Amino acid sequence: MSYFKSSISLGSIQGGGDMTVPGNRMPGEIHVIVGPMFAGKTTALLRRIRSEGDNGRNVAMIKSSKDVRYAIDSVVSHDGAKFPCWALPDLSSFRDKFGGDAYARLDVIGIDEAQFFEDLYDFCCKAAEQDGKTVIIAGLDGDYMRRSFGSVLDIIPLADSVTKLTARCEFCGKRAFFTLRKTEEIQTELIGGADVYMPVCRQHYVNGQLIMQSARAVLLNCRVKREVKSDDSCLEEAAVI
Ligand SMILES: Nc1ncnc2c1ncn2[C@@H]1O[C@H](COP(=O)(O)OP(=O)(O)O)[C@@H](O)[C@H]1O
Ligand SMILES: Cc1cn([C@H]2C[C@H](O)[C@@H](COP(=O)(O)O)O2)c(=O)[nH]c1=O
Repeated sequence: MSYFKSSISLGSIQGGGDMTVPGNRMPGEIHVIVGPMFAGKTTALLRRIRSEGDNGRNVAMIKSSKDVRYAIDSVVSHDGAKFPCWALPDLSSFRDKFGGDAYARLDVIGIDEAQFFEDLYDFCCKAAEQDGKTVIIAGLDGDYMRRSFGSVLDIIPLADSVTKLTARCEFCGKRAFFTLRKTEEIQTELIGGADVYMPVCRQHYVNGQLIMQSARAVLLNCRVKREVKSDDSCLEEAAVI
């Protein structure tokens, strides 16, 4: 049998050593808020960020620059509640844009639409564990097909707390866990609100998906037929010339 010889003394792990993060800050925290669209994720994030600010902590809010539905430089809930934010294509650019000194003084970072940030995991690790920040993240856990969306689920193992919110099913009023897409588009990322999506319970997700998938198949078939037809007419035209 072999033993792994560690050079780290147990004292430093059990509390005898300096347990602060580099730069002598206490380690931060990571809190995650997930759920379908219209569940109140942004509302909950705004409430938590405002309350941190009211308690005298320095706060900053970030959202994805992909989603500028209601405003360019504010996080806005579906009810219209607002908070100024940095709209960024990625999280790694935040520190430079915010400024090194201002970043050092920052206590709490809110991130909305977290599903759109590819570098979510690395940013949260560094912000909480090296820089001592409290990071509060709101995002979709699943897309309209109920597939894991972006890196939101990857940060669950890093989190201090995870809150899964629910909306109300638009068909029956029961708790809604899922987001149904009402249009024919099939790409994962499609910015939109109530014009494109609705919150639904399990039963109405299953029924709704069946209907939407048949509708998408019919539309695709029509499009293919139309394209073949226009190709034919092009060929006919070419033959005439
Ligand atoms: N089907 C719906 N269409 C439009 N607005 C809705 C719908 N269901 C709920 N809402 C409103 O949206 C609010 C939640 O907004 P928000 O916090 O932005 O949610 P999320 O960030 O989870 O999408 C609810 O309090 C409610 O007033
Ligand atoms: C389900 C689903 C959603 N999106 C987009 C639509 C919205 O722009 C955001 C979610 O906003 P909310 O604050 O949670 O209401 O994400 C998408 O691109 N793809 C999807 O499958």
